[in-house]
Amino acid sequence: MSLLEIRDLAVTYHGSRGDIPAVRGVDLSLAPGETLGIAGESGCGKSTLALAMLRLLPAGTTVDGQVLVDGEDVLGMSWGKLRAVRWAGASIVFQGAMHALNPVHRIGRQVAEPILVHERVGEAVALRRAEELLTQVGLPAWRARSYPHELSGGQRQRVMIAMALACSPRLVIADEATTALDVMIQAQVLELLGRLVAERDIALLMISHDLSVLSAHCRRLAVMYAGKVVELGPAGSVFADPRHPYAAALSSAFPTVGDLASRGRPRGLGGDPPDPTDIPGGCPFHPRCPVVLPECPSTPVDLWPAGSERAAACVRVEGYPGSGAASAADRSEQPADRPRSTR
Ligand SMILES: Nc1ncnc2c1ncn2[C@@H]1O[C@H](COP(=O)(O)OP(=O)(O)OP(=O)(O)O)[C@@H](O)[C@H]1O
Repeated sequence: MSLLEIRDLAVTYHGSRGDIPAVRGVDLSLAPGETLGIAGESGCGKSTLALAMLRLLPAGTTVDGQVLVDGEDVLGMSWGKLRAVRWAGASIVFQGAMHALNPVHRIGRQVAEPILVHERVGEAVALRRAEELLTQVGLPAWRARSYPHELSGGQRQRVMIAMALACSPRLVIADEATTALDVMIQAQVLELLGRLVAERDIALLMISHDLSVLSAHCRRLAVMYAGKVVELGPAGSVFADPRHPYAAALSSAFPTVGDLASRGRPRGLGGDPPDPTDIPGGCPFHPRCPVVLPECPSTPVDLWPAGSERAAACVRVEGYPGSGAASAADRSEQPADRPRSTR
């Protein structure tokens, strides 16, 4: 059985601009110990998806679908049960640890807090466990007596990871967990997170706008656009040989050193993601798509099998239903500046 099963999840905020459909029917699953990356530009719904999974969205937000953790629907469960799931089942690491940590409490107490709340142990035991966790994330045990302002950004993010692991969850959600850190520290913290989840057989759902970071740390990748998953597959294949033109654009925006040597500077993607209150019909990516076909504005797109363990929501995927208007020649045509296949 999957550890996490998201079925047809849809989230609509109700703001001053009207209804904002931030997530529009997402299906994803994660096996125990598996790593899945979620990529996409700012505003495509990644954080909303993460918040919905643990019911952390603002009151009044409409959420439809199911989020099954170990077969139980988080969206329908009692608050008591939800509290247990939030730390022991699945925990979340956000970016911006300075704001998440309480400035007036010592680090040790904050890491011990979820242990005290969720497990029947005394304060001394919880504090000892907190010190152990700090050493596991590469901080000396004496840091338990420090306050958040005495730590660097990278150290604080390590504390957040220690907190997320405190109650031995089976799933960790890392939402842009290292984006605010400089590149060297980011690499260290990501490596640490990857090692800890692998050692403990924890499933990891990592959210980032950076496809190259995700492909280095995750086995599978989901690329989101305008509230939907538009490509899903093994990370290496999605990064190196994307099937959806949007995934291809993201991939070329985050080249590897080898890519730079062979292809020169990365090319950006023109235009902006659509306003969620006014999402284009057919494929929502069509106004920005470099390989758009005449049928794209009118053909609804959903994920369609696109190779081993792969799926993409594009009419160019072989056998895509309702895409008969495109000739075989159209389909094989690639723009000169796009080196990667979007078949
Ligand atoms: N509390 C909220 N109320 C109204 N609209 C919101 C709220 N939170 C997010 N949105 C809108 O929902 C859409 C998706 O936002 P979300 O933060 O999930 O995207 P994201 O991909 O995580 O982007 P980022 O990386 O910038 O956080 C955006 O259009 C955003 O403006």
